[in-house]
Amino acid sequence: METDRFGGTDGNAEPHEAVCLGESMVLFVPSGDGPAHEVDTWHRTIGGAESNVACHLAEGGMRARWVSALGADPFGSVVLDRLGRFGIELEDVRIDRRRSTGVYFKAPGHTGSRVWYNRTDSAAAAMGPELLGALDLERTRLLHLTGITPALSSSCRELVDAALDLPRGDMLVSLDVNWRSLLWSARGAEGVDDPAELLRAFADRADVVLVGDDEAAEVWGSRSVSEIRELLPHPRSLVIKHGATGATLVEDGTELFEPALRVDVVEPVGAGDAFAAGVLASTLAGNGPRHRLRSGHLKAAAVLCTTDDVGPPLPEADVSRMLLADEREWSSVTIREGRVIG
Ligand SMILES: Nc1ncnc2c1ncn2[C@@H]1O[C@H](COP(=O)(O)OP(=O)(O)O)[C@@H](O)[C@H]1O
Ligand SMILES: O=C(O)C(=O)C[C@H](O)[C@H](O)COP(=O)(O)O
Repeated sequence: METDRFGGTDGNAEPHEAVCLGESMVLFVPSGDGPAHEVDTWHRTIGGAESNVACHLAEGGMRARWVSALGADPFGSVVLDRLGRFGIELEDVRIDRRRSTGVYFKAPGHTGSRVWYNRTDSAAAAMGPELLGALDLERTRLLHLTGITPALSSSCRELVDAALDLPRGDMLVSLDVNWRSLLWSARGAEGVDDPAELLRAFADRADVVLVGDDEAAEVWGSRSVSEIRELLPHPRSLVIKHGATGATLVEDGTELFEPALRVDVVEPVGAGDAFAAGVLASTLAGNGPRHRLRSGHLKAAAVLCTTDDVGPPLPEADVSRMLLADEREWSSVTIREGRVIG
């Protein structure tokens, strides 16, 4: 197994503890076809970028903790129940009796989905730096944040700022840029003059940054790897996603591009979180750049086959085979209905 300067351990060591911090919501997906306003039956599941990452990490055998806030309402119970079934540690979730659990809806599309939120003034929007008080940093190897949290409220911006100031020790802080224009134009972001610069400055303080070249172009007007590197000079690792094409890992002044898998896409939302979880788990396990990117692509491919934000992973034997596959085999298979074909 390749090892790297993150000082990871081999697969037999104690699982690492990851802390994922951010809002999770109840998610409704139409059960039938047709425009969302005409659908009477909805499938209820949950979603939220950071808890999606926690689900994937826990499913892969890591100890994962989710830190957030929920309303004292049935939807809060749904979120707790679902995350609990993944084995995620939930002791640091605050139950807020004055506020509600956020809700989001998505109307699936193969190339893109429409999403709507009902989360203004949610329990999670009231989170602040006080949530960090309970964290046991000694046990934490990874703190995962996203650019969604600072869009929720001024107290959430303080929370992310404080999280990026925590003493790191051996802990890595990762940040997925996750630009959400809907949120940055909503009430929670009032008072922020330049969301793009705020997000850039937050990202630049993380150790590992994940960003799509499409979102970098939208937020910062920079799409190429070299432009993004210039914008974010400080993180140890930059993971730049090129959608269906592949992803580039920039680290130690070197770049590695790894193509994505060919996938029969059902619905794309959640693929970015799955990709992040694959990359981060592989990073903590001490693997080299190709393994990390492939782990991300494999996790993302499985989620692309479902309408849920988190779906079942690809069969373990297929994942092990594809991690070691040569370039020809890697580019010849298709991922369809959660299986590796070819
Ligand atoms: N059409 C696709 N075909 C194959 N893989 C894809 C496709 N779209 C996305 N992916 C995979 O999902 C990952 C995340 O994609 P991205 O578009 O950045 O997601 P998000 O916008 O949800 O953050 C990519 O790095 C890649 O591994
Ligand atoms: O938008 C939000 O605030 C959410 O957290 C809902 C979703 O669960 C994630 O957005 C999915 O993120 P991707 O994996 O990047 O598609």
